[in-house]
Amino acid sequence: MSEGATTTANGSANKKSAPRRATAESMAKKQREISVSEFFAKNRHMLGFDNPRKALLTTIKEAVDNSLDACEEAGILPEIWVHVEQTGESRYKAAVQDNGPGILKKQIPLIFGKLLYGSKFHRLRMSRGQQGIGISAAGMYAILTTGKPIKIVSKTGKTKSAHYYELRIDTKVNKPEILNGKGDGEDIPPGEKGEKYIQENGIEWETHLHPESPDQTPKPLTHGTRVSLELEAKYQRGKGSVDEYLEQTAIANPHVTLHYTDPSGVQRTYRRATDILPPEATEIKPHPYGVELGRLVSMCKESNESSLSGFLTNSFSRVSPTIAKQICDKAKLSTRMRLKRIDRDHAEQLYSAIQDTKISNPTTDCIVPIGEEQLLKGLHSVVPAEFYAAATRPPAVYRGNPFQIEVALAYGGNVETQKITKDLLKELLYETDARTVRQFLILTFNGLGPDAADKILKTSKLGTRKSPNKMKPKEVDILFDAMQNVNVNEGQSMNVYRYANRVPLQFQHGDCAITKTIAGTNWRSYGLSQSRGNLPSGPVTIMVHIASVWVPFTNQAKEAVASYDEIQKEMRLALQTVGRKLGMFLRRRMKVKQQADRRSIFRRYLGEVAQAVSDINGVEKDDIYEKLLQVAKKKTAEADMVLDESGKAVDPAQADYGGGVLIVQKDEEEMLAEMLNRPAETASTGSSDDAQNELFDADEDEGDEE
Ligand SMILES: Nc1ncnc2c1ncn2[C@@H]1O[C@H](COP(=O)(O)OP(=O)(O)OP(=O)(O)O)[C@@H](O)[C@H]1O
Repeated sequence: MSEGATTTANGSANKKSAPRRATAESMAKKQREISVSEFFAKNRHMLGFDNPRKALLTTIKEAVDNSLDACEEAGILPEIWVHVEQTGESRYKAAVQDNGPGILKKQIPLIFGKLLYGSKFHRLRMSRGQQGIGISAAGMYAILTTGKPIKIVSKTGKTKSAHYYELRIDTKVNKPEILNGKGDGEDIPPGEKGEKYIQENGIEWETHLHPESPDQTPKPLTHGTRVSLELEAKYQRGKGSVDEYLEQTAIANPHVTLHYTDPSGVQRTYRRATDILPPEATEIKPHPYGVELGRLVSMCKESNESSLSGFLTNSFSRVSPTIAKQICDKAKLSTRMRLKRIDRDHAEQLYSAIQDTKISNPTTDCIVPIGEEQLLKGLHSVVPAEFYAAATRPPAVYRGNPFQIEVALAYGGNVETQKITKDLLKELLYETDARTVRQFLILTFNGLGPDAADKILKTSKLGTRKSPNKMKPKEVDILFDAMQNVNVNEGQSMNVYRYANRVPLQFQHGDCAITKTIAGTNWRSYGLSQSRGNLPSGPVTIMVHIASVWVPFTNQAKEAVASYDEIQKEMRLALQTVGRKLGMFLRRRMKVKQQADRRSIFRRYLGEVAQAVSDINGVEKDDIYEKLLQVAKKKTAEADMVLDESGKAVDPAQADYGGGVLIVQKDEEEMLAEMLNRPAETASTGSSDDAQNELFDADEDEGDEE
């Protein structure tokens, strides 16, 4: 028994009160304010810096998102340069430059050297950034891991000086520390003098815009911002990589020209597919239904309005003087009550009165969707496939916030494993962290599920435990051959691209409302095979976009969308719309295949039948053959069905998809050969028998909400 304990009659131990180790006074000495940057430096995973690979991606993402937001807000067609360069074994330099409006000199240190400083948090306007934390958090991570400052160059006009800053964030006080120009940054004069200064001081700055046509001389860049950071990082291609993020950004932002230089020095340019900027997103006031009690109290305190009625009508959307009166009546407060006198109890009365008053939904013209046409263009430019469908839902509202859902789908085409070269495969095997080849295949190639990986491994006979980094050249050859030749359509799981306000989301897919809604949709009625609650299988890529003035992310790293019922319902309806179109396409293809089968059987025997008939009645064999052929063609007319560019059957007798569809016509022979050689093609239209039966028997709209 330990010292200081006594035993009672019933044997239970009774501890003597232990000497107090700390007192309120001694604890008070340790209690102090925690700076927001200290907090996030310790909890960097909350901001997307949980490992070196993700840190590189998050840094680039924050900078590119800011560039796109700034350009669009200023009405400038964005051109962006991204440069990733290895500077040490686990160190990389990441630089992002844009042709945006630039940033005022006095604002630069605050934007890049102070957490929670930005222009977007306090307004309800659709933008990529929301919280005012992104780029300064990247700067803080850079300084914590390499000690190197964040470097910024920004220029606001042709005749204006550019400003060059080297900054670090002082985490103790969450304030910027300027390291160059004796604590005041450096000014770079416009014109030749400035160019010379940039060269002499080794400052990195793209000087010209990309020429729009090959013969045009490039225009000088007169405004923009470049941010450059050196951080502990890991560069790796495949799922969740910088490369993937940039490619997906190009899909959802067809108005952007993006130049990307990767660490091996390879340069890629995604040229803009349209010169039209998305319409300007308008700012709205909060809707009363979306404001919680605490927020209502602080809004009352912050408002400059004198009367309660003035506060309600001017601070919220959709509150007219009549609605304000109704709210006040229900709250038993006077419309003329001075706002300063509103206390917590009054606020509570107001809050419940708001919930009891019928207020129309907020205006939804503040949402700028990508649009079906651009979605189809974007997806087509990056995902080669045979069939594309897109659907943009009308705007809806969650918690008083307007939002809009869009979905695009691509079906068919080669799978990723068949698109890569042997050299790239070697590089990917060398770069990967995966412990086994099986893991490597699943982690690296989008949409390649465990079944497909097993199929490849079975064919290659490489064994499931092989380490990817230790493969011999001969084994790489075998793996490459298997990847090219194995039909993985069946084992492929749907490839999902998630977007929020045009930004690709690459992590936490399991927690995201988008993934959950796709998995909860019945894809079997649209011809895909799917086990309950999982993503469907097949060569399908799906893209889901939520546009909103405030996207409800599950965390500050903005990686997954929270599951609000209203949002999931809209997603389901959009998925069902493209699903129905896919079902129609697959059914038509199936018909074409069946008719092509029948025709080939007819053809096989027509010659012999024509000969036999000619022998009996003496009519010319060729004439009989031609006639029989015409009859066969008539009976199997579906096999000749041709679809126009928008996917409509050229034959008006065929049903219409109803728009939002793009079909890439395959060479007829190629299509027939593929269909005849690959009976498993029905697998891509639903590999299991169940799915197949459902496709043809069930009412396709069964279970649809609309
Ligand atoms: N390239 C740029 N050009 C012009 N302004 C910029 C640029 N980068 C950042 N800004 C300004 O700096 C502010 C802060 O950027 P930051 O990335 O820290 O947060 P945010 O984009 O507002 O929100 P989030 O934390 O969600 O990314 C932005 O709100 C914007 O006003």
